[in-house]
Amino acid sequence: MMGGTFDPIHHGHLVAASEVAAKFDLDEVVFVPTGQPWQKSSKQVSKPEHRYLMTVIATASNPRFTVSRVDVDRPGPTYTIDTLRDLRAQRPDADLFFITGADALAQILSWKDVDELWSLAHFVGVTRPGHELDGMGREDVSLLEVPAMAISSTDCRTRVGAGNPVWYLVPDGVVQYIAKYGLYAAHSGTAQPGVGELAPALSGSDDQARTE
Ligand SMILES: Nc1ncnc2c1ncn2[C@@H]1O[C@H](COP(=O)(O)OP(=O)(O)OP(=O)(O)O)[C@@H](O)[C@H]1O
Ligand SMILES: O=C(O)c1ccc[n+]([C@@H]2O[C@H](COP(=O)([O-])O)[C@@H](O)[C@H]2O)c1
Repeated sequence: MMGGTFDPIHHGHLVAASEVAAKFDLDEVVFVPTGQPWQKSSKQVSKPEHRYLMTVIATASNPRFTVSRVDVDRPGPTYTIDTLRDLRAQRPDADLFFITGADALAQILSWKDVDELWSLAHFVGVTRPGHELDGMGREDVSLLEVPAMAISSTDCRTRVGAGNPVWYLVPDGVVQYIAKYGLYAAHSGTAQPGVGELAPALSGSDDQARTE
C-alpha cells in the first residue's frame, strides 16, 4: 500500500508505486489517501473527497492499482497504525508492504505507535530528489532507487495558483479535475464547489478544509 495526502496525486507517486510493485512482484498496490493528515495540520489541505477522487482518476487505468477509503472514512487524525490494522482486517492472508518516499520515512519515528508499526507491514523506502534515503539499519525496511521525479504536490499547487501548467506532472484527468473544481486557484478558500456541487448552482462551498 502507499499512503499519502495526494493533494494532488502526481507522477512521482505513481512511478514509486509502479517500481516497488515490479521489484517485489506485488499483486496489488492500494493507494490510501489520508483523512486528516495531522502532521500537515498547519497547511491548507483539500477536502478528502477531492483527494480521493483524484487518486481514483490517476490510478484507474492500471489493473493492479486500487484506492482504499479506510483513512478518508475514519474520523479523526489519520494514523498509519490504524490504516495497517484496517487493511489487514480486510485482507487477512496478504503480505502487506508499506511504500514510502525518503522524506516520509525520515519522519516515521514521530508517527503514532511506531514500535508496533514494524510488525504490521514490511516497509519499502524509495529515493526522492532532495532527500536522503535512510533505512535506519532495520532489516524490515527495504530501500529502492526509483527514477528521480522532482515533483511535489506543493509545487503542483503553487504552479496552479500562479497560473502555470501542471500538464505531464500529474495525469491528464487530474489536470482536468483540478480545473473543473477550481482547486489550488489563487482565490482558493472561497467560491469553489465541492464534489457534486458544480451543477446546477455554483454554490460557493469552501473547498479547502483545514485538517484540525
Ligand atoms: N517525487 C516523489 N518521488 C518519490 N516519492 C514521493 C514523491 N513525491 C511523494 N512521494 C512519497 O509519496 C508519499 C505521499 O506523499 P504526499 O502525498 O505527501 O506528496 P508530496 O509531494 O510530498 O506532498 P507535499 O508537497 O504536499 O508535502 C510519501 O511517502 C512521499 O515520500
Ligand atoms: O501514523 C502517523 O502518525 C503518521 C504521521 C504522518 C504521516 N503518516 C502517513 O504517512 C503517509 C504519507 O503522509 P504525508 O503526510 O506525507 O502525505 C500517509 O499514509 C500518512 O498517513 C502517518
